Amino acid sequence: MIYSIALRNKFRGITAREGMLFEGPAGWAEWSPFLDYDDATCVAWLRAAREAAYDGWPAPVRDAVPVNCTVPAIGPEKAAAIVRASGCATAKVKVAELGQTLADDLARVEAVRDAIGTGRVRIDANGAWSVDEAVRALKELGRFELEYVEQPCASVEDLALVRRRTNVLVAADESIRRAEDPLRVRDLEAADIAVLKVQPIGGVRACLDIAEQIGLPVVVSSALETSIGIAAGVALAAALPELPYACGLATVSMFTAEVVAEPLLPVDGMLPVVRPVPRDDPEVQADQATTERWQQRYDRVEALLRSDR
Ligand SMILES: O=C(O)CCC(=O)c1ccccc1C(=O)O
Ligand SMILES: [Mg+2]
Repeated sequence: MIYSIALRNKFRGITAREGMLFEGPAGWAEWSPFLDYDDATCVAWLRAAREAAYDGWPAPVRDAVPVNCTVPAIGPEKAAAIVRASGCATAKVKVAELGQTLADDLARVEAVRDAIGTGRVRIDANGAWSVDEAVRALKELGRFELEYVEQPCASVEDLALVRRRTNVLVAADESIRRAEDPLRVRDLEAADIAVLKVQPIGGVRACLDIAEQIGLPVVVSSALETSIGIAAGVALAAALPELPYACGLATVSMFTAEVVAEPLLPVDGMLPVVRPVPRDDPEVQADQATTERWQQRYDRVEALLRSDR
């Protein structure tokens, strides 16, 4: 099944999400690489989906995982409302959005800090700052007691530089999931925390391998998936030997429609370890042209995956 669902707020330039859901002997799988990704990039995402459908996941060591609510680069009032509605004790705030200023970030993070009270606030710059901009922004934003900053700069070298010039802990996201060699983060001592995403890294087992080798605490995060894809992230979070931080897996509420009967939404800041199943709902089904486009994309990427092995 190919789905197409609008998002409640624009998120990193995206207003709707599309993807493929399919069932194998081990259960339902989601394959939803972003539309601007080339076929080669989509191979890891397909490995993750095939693991979900054909292999299943390693046994969980916990039956629920703590999650953060995710606050897009919106105004302070809406940001505070998202935090209050979520029931989560940790909030992740997007900062450094194109076209916005540090004053916008300060207002949003301040509103989130007020709304969450004694909870934790982390920020994600998606690599948008230079080293100097990051150091300056963290000096100002640091007054809101940040748990960590995710990907303040684009390159792993710059992450390492920022990490040496700020007291705020640094988490690596794109420097792991888009890197030729994710372990350079470890070798350059570029981060304190590793953000792992199941689809871009190529599956739950691939993430567990990186977690073991990278030697950093792990935050499992979503790639903006339906509950079917989020379940893979929950499976990873549930299988990790240690889980000291809340995970970025509470993103189903950003969608305007659901593909499953019981969506993976947090209750008291926790997601249960479950395997959801899609329900029949023509409302989320993509139109004929979109469906054909995804089927062709799947065939091309599947051929690449086979030639890779
Ligand atoms: O981590 C979260 O709270 C939500 C997931 C998220 O931010 C995200 C979702 C899709 C693509 C990129 C990112 C990101 O972490 O940068
Ligand atoms: Mg990120």
